[in-house]
Amino acid sequence: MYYPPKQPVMERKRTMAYKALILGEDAAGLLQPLQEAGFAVEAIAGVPDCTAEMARLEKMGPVLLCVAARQVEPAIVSQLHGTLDCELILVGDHKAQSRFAGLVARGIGMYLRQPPELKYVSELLEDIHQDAEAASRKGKARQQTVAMDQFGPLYGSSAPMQDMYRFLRRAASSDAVLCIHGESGTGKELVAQAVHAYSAHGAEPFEAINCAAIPTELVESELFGHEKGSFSGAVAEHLGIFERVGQGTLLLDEITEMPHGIQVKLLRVLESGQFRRVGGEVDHSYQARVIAATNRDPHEAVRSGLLREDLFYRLSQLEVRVPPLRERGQDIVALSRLFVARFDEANDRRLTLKKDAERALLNYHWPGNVRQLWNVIQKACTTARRDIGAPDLPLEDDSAAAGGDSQDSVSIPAGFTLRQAEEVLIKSSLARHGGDKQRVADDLGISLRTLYSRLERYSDNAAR
Ligand SMILES: Nc1ncnc2c1ncn2[C@@H]1O[C@H](COP(=O)(O)OP(=O)(O)OP(=O)(O)O)[C@@H](O)[C@H]1O
Repeated sequence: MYYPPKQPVMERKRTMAYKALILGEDAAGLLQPLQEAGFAVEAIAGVPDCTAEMARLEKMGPVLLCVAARQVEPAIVSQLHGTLDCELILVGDHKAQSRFAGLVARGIGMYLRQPPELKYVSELLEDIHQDAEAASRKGKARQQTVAMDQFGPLYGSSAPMQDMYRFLRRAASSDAVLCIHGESGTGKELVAQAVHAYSAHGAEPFEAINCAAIPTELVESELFGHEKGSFSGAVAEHLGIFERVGQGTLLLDEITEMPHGIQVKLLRVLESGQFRRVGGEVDHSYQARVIAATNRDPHEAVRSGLLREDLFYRLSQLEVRVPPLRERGQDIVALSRLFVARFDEANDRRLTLKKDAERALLNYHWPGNVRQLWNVIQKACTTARRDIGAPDLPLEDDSAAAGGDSQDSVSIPAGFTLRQAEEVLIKSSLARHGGDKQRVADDLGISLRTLYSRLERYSDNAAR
């Protein structure tokens, strides 16, 4: 008996129906959930004569096989499973279960006790349906569905982003030193990459150095290199980033965290166009374009004595503030869709954001900016089974990040791994301290270096 699929109850639109085969009366209870999940169902009441039916069944192509365990022999199920391209669900009581326990223990099919819990069955069928759709799409390229302005690696169409693109285009054509500032995770490194890409240095290397992540005693050598034997541990000659990058672009990230002694040396290098390796006696000219970045307000950093005023003036011949995500309006939604599309492409899924999710994303204040948005979307994509709704989004309580009473508490959802919990902890601490990494490191009892290596891992994951 053939039953066409009923109108699916899910919001997801079906483009084609997948087939399901019910064998035996005890499994007839699955008919309705199967139809509602979009399967075209064929039900065979009696035990099929496999040898006679097999050729026809094989022609059905991929099929979900639902078997009444009490009415069908394990040998027949085994033969059907071995021959058909199928997913297997067995339904029955505990007596029948013992006959199939060995088969199921080997990972063949799934056993649902009778009567199966319909809510669970519907969800399971939906998952199976989605997997089948994904399998049928395999190899077909996912359409890029996100329409957004793009400048180099930067995406966004909001007015503040478009203003920034215009400025960056001009900055790219000049060789003046550019100082980029903005909150953590706003995309400062991408801004530097964009300027590099549009500049005359674009065909040369781009290298970034994080001044806060290098032990003080090594900063100078990392920047300018060292001669063999210039200090204990200098067992070989080492090229610094100024030399390695050649005619490319050099990003000095977290410039305000650079030790003062090195700030003096850097100023001299920028003014003279020449540097000297540690332990060296020869001056080398450099041709790289220099860009500096910080997630502090550089004017404030000068006032508080973190950044030398003379160096700041040299570094900020051009200055750009990267807008925080909360100032970018609809870009939040468009970026979210872009990130969902990237996740889909990497994982061969097809998720969409529901309207309530988009509203929640728009209303959130994004203390961790685009990096946080990526993490939120990535987690939601990983855990959502169908489309992503507001409850799927791991957004921290508004009051927590906005400075309410609950600021001191962080909620870690059940099921999070230790790594994910660590990430939540670090990010909430960053939000609490307005991106001040030293305070975060102090707060969490870890070194700045460890903090940076964690943040780097999160941003690597984001870029993947
Ligand atoms: N406009 C954008 N379009 C697409 N992706 C973006 C955009 N801005 C940032 N990202 C992504 O967000 C993440 C953080 O960006 P990035 O590392 O450039 O931020 P940052 O401001 O330099 O962070 P930090 O202050 O911690 O150094 C990266 O994965 C980056 O690819």
